[in-house]
Amino acid sequence: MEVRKRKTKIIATLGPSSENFIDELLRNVDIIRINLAHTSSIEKYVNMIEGRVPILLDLPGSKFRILNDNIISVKKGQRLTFGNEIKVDDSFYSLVNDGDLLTIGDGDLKIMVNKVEDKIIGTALENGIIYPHRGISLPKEMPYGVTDNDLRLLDSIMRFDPDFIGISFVTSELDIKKVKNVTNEKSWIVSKIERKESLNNLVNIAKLSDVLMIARGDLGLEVGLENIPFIQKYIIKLGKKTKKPVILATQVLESMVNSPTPVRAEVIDIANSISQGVDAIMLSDETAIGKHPLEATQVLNKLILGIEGNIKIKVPVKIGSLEDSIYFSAIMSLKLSKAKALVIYSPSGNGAIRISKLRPNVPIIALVNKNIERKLSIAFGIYTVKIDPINSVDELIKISRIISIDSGLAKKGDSLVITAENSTKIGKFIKIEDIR
Ligand SMILES: Nc1ncnc2c1ncn2[C@@H]1O[C@H](COP(=O)(O)OP(=O)(O)OP(=O)(O)O)[C@@H](O)[C@H]1O
Ligand SMILES: CC(=O)C(=O)O
Repeated sequence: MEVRKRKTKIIATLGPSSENFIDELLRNVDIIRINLAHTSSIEKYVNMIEGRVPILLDLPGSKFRILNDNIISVKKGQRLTFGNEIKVDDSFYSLVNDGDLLTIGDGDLKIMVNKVEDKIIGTALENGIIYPHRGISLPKEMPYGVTDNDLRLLDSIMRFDPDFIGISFVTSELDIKKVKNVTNEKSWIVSKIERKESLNNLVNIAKLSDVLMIARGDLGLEVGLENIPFIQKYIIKLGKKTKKPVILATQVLESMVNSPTPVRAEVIDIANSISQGVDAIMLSDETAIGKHPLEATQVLNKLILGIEGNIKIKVPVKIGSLEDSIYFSAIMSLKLSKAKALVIYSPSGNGAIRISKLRPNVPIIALVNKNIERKLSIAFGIYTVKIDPINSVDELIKISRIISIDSGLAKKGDSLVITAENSTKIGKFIKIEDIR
C-alpha cells in the first residue's frame, strides 16, 4: 500500500498525449479513465495499465460526435458544410433546423445554421478548432440515458474487469439498473450528472450509484454556465448525505491544454471544490490531448497538497446515528492525540466513506473486503488493505499496528486511532493506540 501525502484523489483520462508516458502518469494519479467515446484501443490501454491502478471505463451515451479524424481550424464568419467537410452521424441531419445554434465540444465553438436542404450549411460565430470526435450539441432535447450501443459496448468490455463504469447522461434509476444487469455489481457505477432531467431525479440516482460525477462540460451546455456552481454544491452535499464519493470533472486545468502553467481562476476553483468536499478530481483534455499532460498531473498534485493544508474538519450539523457519533469521536480524538493515521475495519466500505466525508487530516487506512479494495480508494483520504474477517479487538489492534508501521505511516512513540464499522463482530469500538 503506497500512501500519498495528498488526500483528494486524481483521475486522468488516457489519450494520444499521455499514452506514451504511462509510467510517469501513474506516478502522479490514482485512477485512469478511458473515454469509450474516443477510444477503439481499449485493450491496448488496459494492457498498458497492467492493473497497476483502478480503471474507469466511461460509456459514450447518446451524444452526436464529429466523425472527422482531422483537426479543422475555423475562422469567425466561415461557412461550413455538414456532410461535406464536417461529418456527423446520418441521423443528426434530420434533427437540425434553419436558425439552430450548434455547439461544438463543451462550448468551444458555436455555429449558426443558415440553410437546411439536403445539406446543412452553417456559419462559425467565432474562431475555433474542431478536434476529431468532439461532441456536437443541438438546442433541442436529445434521447437521454443509457443507449443500446452503451449496453452492447458494456457487454464487450466486462472481460477487462473494470473497477468503475461511467454512465453518461444518466437520467433515472432505470439507467443504472440496466447497467447493473450487465455488470452484476462487479464494477462500481459512476453516474455522470450532466443533464437537466437527472437533476430532478438526483436523490434516487445517488442512492443507486456508487459514485457521482459533476460532469461540468455537458452540464454547462444544458443548464447554463451561471448555474453550475450551485449544482456543484448541491451534488457534493448530496454525496455527503448519501455517503457516495463525488468526482469533480471538466476544465479543471483547461488552460494547461496549451500552457505549461494554470491560470489563477483554475487554482481557486480547485481550492473551492476541495473545501466543499469533492473526493476526486478528473483531468480530461489536459491529459488526453493536451500539450502538457504530465505537467498537468504534477501541478494538480502540488495544488491539492497545498490546498489541503488549509482544510478544516467538517463538524456535522447533526449527528444522525450512534455509528456516526463513533466516527465523529474518532475524528476529534485524532486532533487531540495527534495520531498519525486512522484505521477502520470496514469490510463493506460504508464506514470508511462515512469517516472520509468528515475530512480527517490524516490518512484513513480501511481494512476491507477483497471486492472493494481497489474501488474504495477513489474516496478522499482512503487507502485500502484487503483483509480476511477479523474476529477480535486484539486482532484488529495488532493488524492496525503492523500495517501502519509497515506502510511508514507510524513508528514507535506515535499514536493511531482505531475504529470499526458497526456491522462487524468487533461491535461499537474506538481505541487510541500508542505504539510502544
Ligand atoms: N482516447 C482519446 N483519443 C483521442 N481524443 C481523446 C481521447 N480521449 C479524450 N479525447 C479528447 O479529449 C476531449 C476531452 O475529453 P473528454 O473525455 O472530456 O471528452 P468529452 O467528449 O468532452 O466527454 P464525454 O464523452 O464524457 O462527453 C475530447 O473531446 C476528445 O477530443
Ligand atoms: C466529463 C463529461 O462528460 C462532461 O463534463 O461533460
